[in-house]
Amino acid sequence: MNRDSAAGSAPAFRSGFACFVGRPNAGKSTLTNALVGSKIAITSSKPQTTRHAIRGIVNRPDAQLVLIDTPGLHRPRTLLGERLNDVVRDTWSEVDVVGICLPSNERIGPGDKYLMGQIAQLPKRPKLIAIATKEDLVTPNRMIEHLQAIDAVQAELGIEFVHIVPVSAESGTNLNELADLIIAELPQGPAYYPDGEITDEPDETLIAELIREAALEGVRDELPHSIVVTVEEMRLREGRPEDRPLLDLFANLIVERDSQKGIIIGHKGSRLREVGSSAREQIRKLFGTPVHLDLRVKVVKDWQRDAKALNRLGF
Ligand SMILES: Nc1nc2c(ncn2[C@@H]2O[C@H](COP(=O)(O)OP(=O)(O)OP(=O)(O)O)[C@@H](O)[C@H]2O)c(=O)[nH]1
Repeated sequence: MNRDSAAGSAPAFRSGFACFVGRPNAGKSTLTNALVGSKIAITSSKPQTTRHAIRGIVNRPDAQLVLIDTPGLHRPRTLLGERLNDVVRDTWSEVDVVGICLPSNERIGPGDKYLMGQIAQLPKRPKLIAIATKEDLVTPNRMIEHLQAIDAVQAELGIEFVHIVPVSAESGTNLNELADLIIAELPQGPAYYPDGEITDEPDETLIAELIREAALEGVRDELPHSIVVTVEEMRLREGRPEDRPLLDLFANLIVERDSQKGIIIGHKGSRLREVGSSAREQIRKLFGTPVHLDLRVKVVKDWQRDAKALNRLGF
């Protein structure tokens, strides 16, 4: 449409930032991925998988929505825990919209209320949208009950939702509608990132997250929180034909104790091989290039409690 001849009627371009918050496992990362349409943030059935503020970008002809994926806020037990909570609060104060994820298959509990209470105390409060996640897991009756409980929580905690939306990242229910509602709350302004870009995370971070995700498959207890991955080097193999490139990757999988190293490596290295081949496949999908992955397991004693180690590992 010609903006000059139709003064006032052309839709203004909107752009801005949103993040999803919620207790661990509420479905934040899966929702971010589903909205962006590509695997950016890693997901897993283990709580507290996400450690970085990863951005995914939703591009529309009339809008750009930048999604920030934050770790789940929880009561800190380690120095890492405290730093993660700082990341979360910093993010809240920077975004235009916060989507509060409340899984439909679980009742609103003290953890959810703690989190919403924290949001209620922010000096500059973003627009809030309540998202009833995992809609596919519940009956319509249970959903109604859940939506009523969400509605009631507003008065109880002194917060106000501009919308309450049931969504399933799994089946796709209401995903576009949710994006529309978030975008409608964004200020007018030009795009922050070039069209076509879906994340501004460095490749190394995405790769490290994919390897960590592969390593998390099937591990239990405290081990998930003890794993961190660093990508030491990444380069295209020289001397390959142009139509058959190969990406050489050198990465470290870091754990906190020798006993954990044994678990990760497995009997005669069998687990580590599985982790490597599953990570290679995911990285190949993301970059479209076959990968040679050199993965070493290292022990950095109690890195979650060690300020120097945390700094070195980029937290
Ligand atoms: N059935 C169903 N499962 C879902 C849906 N969304 C997420 N899940 C599952 O719920 C689990 C947690 O999802 P995540 O997206 O990792 O949750 P998160 O809130 O980012 O978790 P943290 O990173 O620990 O804070 C995973 O096993 C997902 O597959 C959904 O819409 N439907």
